[in-house]
Amino acid sequence: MPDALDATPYDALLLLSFGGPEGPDDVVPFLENVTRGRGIPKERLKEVGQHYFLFGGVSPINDQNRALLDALRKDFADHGLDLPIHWGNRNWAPYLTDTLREMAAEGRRRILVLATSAYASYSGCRQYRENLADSLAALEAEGLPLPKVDKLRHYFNHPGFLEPMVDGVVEALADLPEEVRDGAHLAFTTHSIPTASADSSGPVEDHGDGGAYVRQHLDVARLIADAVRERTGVDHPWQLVYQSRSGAPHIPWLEPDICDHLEERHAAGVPAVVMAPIGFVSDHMEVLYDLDTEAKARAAELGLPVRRSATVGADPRFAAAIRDLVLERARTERGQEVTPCALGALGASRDLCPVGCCPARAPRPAAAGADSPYA
Ligand SMILES: CC1=C(CCC(=O)O)c2cc3nc(cc4[nH]c(cc5[nH]c(cc1n2)c(C)c5CCC(=O)O)c(CCC(=O)O)c4C)C(CCC(=O)O)=C3C
Ligand SMILES: [Fe+2]
Repeated sequence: MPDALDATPYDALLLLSFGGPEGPDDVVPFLENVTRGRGIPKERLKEVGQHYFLFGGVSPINDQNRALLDALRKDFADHGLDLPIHWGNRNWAPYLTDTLREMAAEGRRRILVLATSAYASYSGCRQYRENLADSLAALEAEGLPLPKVDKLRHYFNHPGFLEPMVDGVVEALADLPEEVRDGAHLAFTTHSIPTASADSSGPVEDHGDGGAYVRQHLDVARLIADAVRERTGVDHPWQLVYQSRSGAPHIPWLEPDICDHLEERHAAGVPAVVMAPIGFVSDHMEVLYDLDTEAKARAAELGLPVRRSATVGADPRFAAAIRDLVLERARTERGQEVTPCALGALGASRDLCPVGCCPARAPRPAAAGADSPYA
């Protein structure tokens, strides 16, 4: 295939992430950036600030992104894919607007965005697209030529995202004491979001049954559990549970919480639990604090052996999956045939979020979707 490594029409890839503080002085301004206009109770903010201070005010997410950039650049170079990769964040330096400004100044005209969020939801997809629109508006106000920005489809069911997590769960099980290993349950965890946001996640035809957010996670959980059974020969019961709830207590969010789940499993006589954070692409603060610190402390109080399985991070299989997705999208944009790679029952997500996908509470412009004002 002579054109196999042709990224035309794209001239750059943009790694778009959440961002996180890099020291104690960054924590409060970072939290202000994240929660501006989001109605998070003050108490919750103080509490979350403490999670960061416990780790020296440093979020693991930035080093994770640097490692992912290295892995992507190595993979692209090893495979002869000549596509520069830039990095910008929504909530901390390097800020998205600054990165896009640099890219525009360097003459990038067609930018493909890789978001470090694998699933549909307002927080995990549209909010990234809103921030892209905000940054494009800022460039427009500066009189700069606007690049065309597209976003890669959701990769939750790509084998390059799933396989490292299967390895992680198998390794976590192997690390449990032998006498409790075969009886261990799997707790797949993801970020809790308001149930109203979950219900309206994804394209309109995907609404119902918890919307795309829950269904995509359930598909990933089932795929991993099936693969783990094949690898270990043991059928480990599993459940999708939630973590990192914020927001006001009277607003319903997805449940059960991982800590309540551990208590409930323990009371039911389950001898051990592996917590698999499938909702996070790499080790974020939610993984280090909510699972490795808080949930593990709860399990220790209970006397319940638990392990936390690895996130995908900079696994070379994930980097290869991104190359595959970039080439797939480039072919589609050139009008060529593609066979999208996706495991599970849901099939490949769309390239373009349709109008009304993952609606916001208060509608705002969002780029890189069918309702983008920057087509
Ligand atoms: C679905 C989802 C993902 C996964 C998809 C994705 O990865 O994008 C995610 C990721 C992340 N969330 C992060 C941090 C925070 N999220 C907050 C608040 C919120 N998150 C929400 C949802 C999600 N969040 C929601 C519905 C809120 C309530 C406020 C609102 O409606 O907007 C708050 C405010 C304090 C609090 O309330 O907890 C913080 C500090 C970090 C950085 C971590 C690090 O530093 O390593 C990352 C990767
Ligand atoms: Fe969050």
